[in-house]
Amino acid sequence: MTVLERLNLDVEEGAFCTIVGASGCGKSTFLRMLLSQETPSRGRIELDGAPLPGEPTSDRGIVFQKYSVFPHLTVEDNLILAREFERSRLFGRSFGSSRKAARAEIDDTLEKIGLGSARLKYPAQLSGGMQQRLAIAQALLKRPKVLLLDEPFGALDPGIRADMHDLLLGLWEELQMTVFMVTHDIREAFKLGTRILVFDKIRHDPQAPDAYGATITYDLPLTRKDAGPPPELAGLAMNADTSTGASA
Ligand SMILES: Nc1ncnc2c1ncn2[C@@H]1O[C@H](COP(=O)(O)OP(=O)(O)OP(=O)(O)O)[C@@H](O)[C@H]1O
Repeated sequence: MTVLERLNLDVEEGAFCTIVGASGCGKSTFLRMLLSQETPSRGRIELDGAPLPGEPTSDRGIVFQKYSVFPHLTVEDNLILAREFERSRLFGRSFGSSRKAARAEIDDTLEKIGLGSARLKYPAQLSGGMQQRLAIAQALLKRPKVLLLDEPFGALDPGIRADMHDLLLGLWEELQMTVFMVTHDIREAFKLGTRILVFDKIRHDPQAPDAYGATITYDLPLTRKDAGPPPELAGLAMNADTSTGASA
């Protein structure tokens, strides 16, 4: 089965790419390829001019719509564990190596993410927005150059979403990450992105529905923050909204 085909793009460091497209057209697969959880059957992906490592590494962090944190650990302990796990993966054994350094880094991350007052709470005591903050904090502890977000705010109320947008844009500016974010919300895509990638399947063979994959049909720079889609993409906005309904 071909999920994606003929992708050819060059993303500048520090870009905020938003990704939209119909349900099932391969957006999550694209993120998984950027994370090295999936390997393209043809072609190559490079990061800073070198082939992408064959497995997920700390230069890339990911946040999903629903993130499974350890329910029996507090916010703080979830972060300590995530950090220790990351360090031990990178440097071999380092558990307990520098409690002080760990504490300072976690304090800093909790502060950045606005979870300082919830550090001793358990995930079940957190709102959806706070749980996603925790998920983002865990991804940030890797100090990723590339942050991958798969519908991270899809389950949140609109008011909370707006707060999360401010938080994310602040982190993106401060940490100078390159971001790829899948969303079903076209307004969110235009508000947050510096570039929008639209995935669509344009080649169809009725005899062999799986023969062709989706590709990037629009790849547009975005300059007007908070502006809606331009008139030529009004139809696209409708399609994207439709797909939201279909997948809900
Ligand atoms: N592990 C898997 N094994 C087999 N097929 C898969 C697997 N994961 C995804 N697919 C298929 O690959 C295609 C693309 O899936 P993907 O999840 O990337 O789409 P998507 O655009 O992210 O969808 P959505 O917007 O609904 O999340 C789908 O047809 C899906 O059925």
